[in-house]
Amino acid sequence: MKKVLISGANGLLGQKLVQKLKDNPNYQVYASGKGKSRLPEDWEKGYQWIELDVTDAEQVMEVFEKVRPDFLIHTAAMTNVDDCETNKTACDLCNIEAVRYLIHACESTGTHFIHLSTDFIFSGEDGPYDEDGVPDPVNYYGMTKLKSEQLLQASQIKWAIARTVLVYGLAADMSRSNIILWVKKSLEEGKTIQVVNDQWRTPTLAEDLAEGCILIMEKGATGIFNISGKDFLTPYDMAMMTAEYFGLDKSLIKEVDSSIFKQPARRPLKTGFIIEKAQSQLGYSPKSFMDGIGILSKQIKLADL
Ligand SMILES: NC(=O)C1=CN([C@@H]2O[C@H](COP(=O)(O)OP(=O)(O)OC[C@H]3O[C@@H](n4cnc5c(N)ncnc54)[C@H](OP(=O)(O)O)[C@@H]3O)[C@@H](O)[C@H]2O)C=CC1
Ligand SMILES: Cc1cn([C@H]2C[C@H](O)[C@@H](COP(=O)(O)OP(=O)(O)O[C@H]3O[C@@H](C)C(=O)[C@@H](O)[C@H]3O)O2)c(=O)[nH]c1=O
Repeated sequence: MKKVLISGANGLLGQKLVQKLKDNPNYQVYASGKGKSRLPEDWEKGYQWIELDVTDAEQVMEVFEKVRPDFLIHTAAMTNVDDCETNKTACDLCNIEAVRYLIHACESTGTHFIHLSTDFIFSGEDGPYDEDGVPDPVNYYGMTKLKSEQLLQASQIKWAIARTVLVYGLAADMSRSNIILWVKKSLEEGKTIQVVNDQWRTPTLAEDLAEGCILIMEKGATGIFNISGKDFLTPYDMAMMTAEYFGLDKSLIKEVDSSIFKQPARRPLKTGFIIEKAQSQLGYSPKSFMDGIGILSKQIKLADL
């Protein structure tokens, strides 16, 4: 049995990883997060919970010495892009320094580090991007994720980077929402929403992303992999498709361009990923966006939301 340590296991991706791995006889799962577990109680037999604040260098080392994981899947991060812009010190600590501590720990335990990164390392001027695109972030969050990638690339440990895009899904007690949940809730409440038509993304179902990370782990793969959805869409397209699927009022969706938003952090316009490398080397096979909405819809019904 291989030991896998998951950081940020209360987050959307973290929860999907625990869900997929908890009954896999090949892996012993150590789910970690800041504070207590918010994972569903009936999963408890399939993993061990460990409190781990990745910004605490000492705690990182203690946990690695205790667990001695074969793999780390590092999902924890400061993921609110506007908060990163306005609180750069906290963002540096969580998105860069923590990666430094984890690399150091992986060096001492021989752990394969699987890191999560983002389309926001790119300028958005020339997407969609393959793994060889030249990074040039337009906001602080993207800059910190790029620096974290560079730390890994300069290290001597075994590493892989899974880059992803606009993740959507449903998990317990979520700390951030996502486009489908936001559109569905707003339209159900009869609220008008302004949705941009000049950003392009390849939105990613959280289960697909988890599967991509697991494929990297199973194959012991190293290097950079684009792990995103396959449909190249604007948020306006995504909102309209969501309304269509759930039979909601599309007239509440107002098509706008990004210039009307006054957000602290600039967003790159055209990102999105070419995923051929992951498809051919890992056997990665993501769902279409429409199928992703269908999967989410079933989960929403089951959760009685
Ligand atoms: N969501 C997206 O659209 C995208 C995400 N990514 C990347 O994918 C990864 C996973 O994202 P996702 O699951 O969606 O994000 P979430 O925000 O859902 O999860 C991130 C988790 O990290 C935890 N965390 C934050 N700080 C610490 C800390 N100091 N120690 C331990 N845990 C901490 C959070 O804890 P708490 O729940 O308590 O706040 C949260 O559970 C991230 O690295 C992100 O940068 C990349 C592209 C797109
Ligand atoms: C809130 C809002 C968003 N949008 C659009 C813009 C944007 O592309 C999309 C999602 O907006 P958000 O502000 O929630 O998400 P945002 O912070 O842009 O999402 C990012 O998160 C980080 C963690 C990543 O790594 C990226 O891949 C990326 O997807 O929805 C609107 O059109 N209108 C709105 O009122």
